[in-house]
Amino acid sequence: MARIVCSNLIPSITSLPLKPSLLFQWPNLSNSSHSMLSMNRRFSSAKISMSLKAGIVGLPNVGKSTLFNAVVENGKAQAANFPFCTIEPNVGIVSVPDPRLHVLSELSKSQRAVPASIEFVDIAGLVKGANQGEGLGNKFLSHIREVDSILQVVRCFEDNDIVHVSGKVDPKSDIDVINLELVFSDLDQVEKRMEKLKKGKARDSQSKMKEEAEKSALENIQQALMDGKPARSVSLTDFQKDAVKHLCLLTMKPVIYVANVAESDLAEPESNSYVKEVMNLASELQSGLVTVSAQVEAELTELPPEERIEYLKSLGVDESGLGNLIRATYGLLGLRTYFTSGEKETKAWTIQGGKHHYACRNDCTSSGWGYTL
Ligand SMILES: Nc1ncnc2c1ncn2[C@@H]1O[C@H](COP(=O)(O)OP(=O)(O)OP(=O)(O)O)[C@@H](O)[C@H]1O
Ligand SMILES: [Mg+2]
Repeated sequence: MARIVCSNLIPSITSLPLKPSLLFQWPNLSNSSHSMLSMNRRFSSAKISMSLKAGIVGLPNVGKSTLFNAVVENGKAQAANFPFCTIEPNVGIVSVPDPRLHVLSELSKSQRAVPASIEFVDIAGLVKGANQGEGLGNKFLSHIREVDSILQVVRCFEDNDIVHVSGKVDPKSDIDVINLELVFSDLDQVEKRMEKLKKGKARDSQSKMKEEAEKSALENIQQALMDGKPARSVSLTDFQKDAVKHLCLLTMKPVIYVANVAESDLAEPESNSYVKEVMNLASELQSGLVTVSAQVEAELTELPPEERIEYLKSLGVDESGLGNLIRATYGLLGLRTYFTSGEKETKAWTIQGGKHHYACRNDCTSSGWGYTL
């Protein structure tokens, strides 16, 4: 018998044991096509999204590829001490750590446990003027357009041997450069779209309504961008959001700032003034912050598991920062996890959707119980 469990991953990581009051009977899917049909209808509003992407973005040579290699399974991006080392994006799969998967797997005596996964994309470094073609230019802004959320890596470590493209470590200036490039690129796109909309091609009343919603949203977004603010700072109705969605605006994407620190700052990152600066900016910009040392994480992947704990202890920390980074990214993407659990396997499914969505795939065709954690 398989079980289907739904949960919201981020707020409660270990909420087992299960709450019997929330148990409900799951319909028998294996023998009834009618059951399957009604299940599909019931679940149609939930988008099963196995390929949501988080883009690793930042100035050149700040540690993006080093982080990518540490975080993805078998990451082999070239990481080296020179700007523009990365040109083509590197894409890799990341498993989301979740202790509940293993608890469920043990309860069901499953043969295997399959975690949820997300995709990370390591994107070429951006420099001032990228929107005008500087550095690697516009093509690389378009790679950011394709991701669903942004991890902005900010250099917070001093090291005279590692080149900084602006000549000195300055997180505020680095963040401003990246954010302004994204703003300029969006502004360009919004203005082009507004020109097109002036022609008013909509024929029927529904398309006209959508066009009007898009126009009014774009006017507000344009104003915010001209003030140097991101598009996500504009308050829009759901209808307006939907109307501008096709533009994939860069500054509409949610952001987490990743403060990349020296190994000596891992134990107490808040005592590092660079990290404090990023922390303040992140909260001003209503974005998340995660502190990691990409260099340490890369070194950890080279060590046998038993030596990793010793190494972390020697740096004054208990665990690698990657778990936090992955969970924060998962939360940023607005993802939820549903579990199916049986003797064959316990599996964490990823879905994106609003409240109270339930997901099902053709392969969870066993009758059983479902419960919410
Ligand atoms: N926390 C850190 N402490 C010290 N050195 C680091 C740290 N993180 C990364 N580095 C070093 O910085 C250099 C640049 O790293 P990496 O190639 O990952 O940067 P990048 O952002 O991907 O650059 P590019 O934009 O050119 O592709 C490497 O030599 C790497 O070892
Ligand atoms: Mg790189």
